[in-house]
Amino acid sequence: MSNPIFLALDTPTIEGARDLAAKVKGHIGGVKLGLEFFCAHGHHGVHEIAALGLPIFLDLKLHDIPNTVAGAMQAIHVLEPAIVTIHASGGRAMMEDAKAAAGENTKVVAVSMLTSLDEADLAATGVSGSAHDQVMRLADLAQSAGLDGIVCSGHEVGAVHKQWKHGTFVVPGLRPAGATVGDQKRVVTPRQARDDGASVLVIGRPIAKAEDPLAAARAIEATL
Ligand SMILES: O=C(O)c1cc(=O)[nH]c(=O)n1[C@@H]1O[C@H](COP(=O)(O)O)[C@@H](O)[C@H]1O
Repeated sequence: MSNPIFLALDTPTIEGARDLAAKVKGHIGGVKLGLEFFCAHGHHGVHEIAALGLPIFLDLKLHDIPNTVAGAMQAIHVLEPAIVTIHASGGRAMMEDAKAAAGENTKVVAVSMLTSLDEADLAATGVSGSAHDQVMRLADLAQSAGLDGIVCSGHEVGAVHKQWKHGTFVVPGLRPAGATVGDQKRVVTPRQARDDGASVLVIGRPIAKAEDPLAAARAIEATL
């Protein structure tokens, strides 16, 4: 089985991203480049990191009108990322058009409810009900729009997996037991997420900010 860990390279420098990825390369299955890195370095930065030979997850969390999102997908087509994120709350038409514009080998996955939010945050945005119901509703919409999978927390992945058998289930908000939680609110351990059906484990600070990132990556891998 391939390694499900995608290391989040949340840094504004190419050197920082490359050094970290190179250090832990043998213990991860891919790297995730997000808004911080992409806003700083764009296509050039992606090419630099892709040279390490690891699959690239381009986490752009696109959310706009369908025409604009489809145009953005076309603009990143040439980078051939393994995975790209869009927001499920952008609606069905946006997701359909994003998927149609994506490359054949790119999985388009929908972010449901960010792992940094809890139910009080959800209520503050005008959405009543539980995190579970909100994730299930958006997973249903993403699946019917023809997407490849969904991003959700480890609290919901088991239920989503039951409803959507062959999707790609991306789970961030992961913390090894006892690790600093920071801004995340819906958190589980990497092992728990894996046991509940996650196919991609997104891990950033527990490796990147560890005193010894290589030892941290090894230790997390050993729990899976
Ligand atoms: O799409 C994501 O990857 C994502 C979705 C989500 O709901 N929560 C979330 O934390 N993420 C990303 O996952 C990573 C988590 O980083 P750490 O909390 O440092 O492990 C960050 O790069 C976030 O941008």
